[in-house]
Amino acid sequence: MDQVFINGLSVDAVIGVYDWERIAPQRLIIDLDMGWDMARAAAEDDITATLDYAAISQRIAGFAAASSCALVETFADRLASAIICEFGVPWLRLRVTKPGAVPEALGGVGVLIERGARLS
Ligand SMILES: Nc1nc2c(c(=O)[nH]1)N=C([C@H](O)[C@@H](O)CO)CN2
Repeated sequence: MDQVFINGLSVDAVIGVYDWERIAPQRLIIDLDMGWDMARAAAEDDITATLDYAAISQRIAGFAAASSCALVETFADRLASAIICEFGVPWLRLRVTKPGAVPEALGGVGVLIERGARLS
């Protein structure tokens, strides 16, 4: 299956289970792989026949700015649902990294989810 991806998208969101985390937004890093049959877009050289990674990146930033989840699990699940519904994505893999949460974890901590069905 072809994929359109967004890697290392930095967004800000109010997120966290502790009181001090409810005060100010924190940085999240989004990695997103989206299944898509890009045959028609490639043949017709047509942006409207594919997933516009710029438009989806904007939507993710807007989603983050408006969100206030406690858990990264909740953030990831709701964001995945929004992308699937609004952009018609059949399958996606979404990693949400919270870079500052565990300072000793130099690569960050977070969640990785898959939603939808992979096309063959
Ligand atoms: N599986 C999770 N574990 C933790 C989360 C989370 O969202 N999912 N959140 C926290 C705190 O908010 C943490 O990020 C503060 O440093 C702890 N564990």
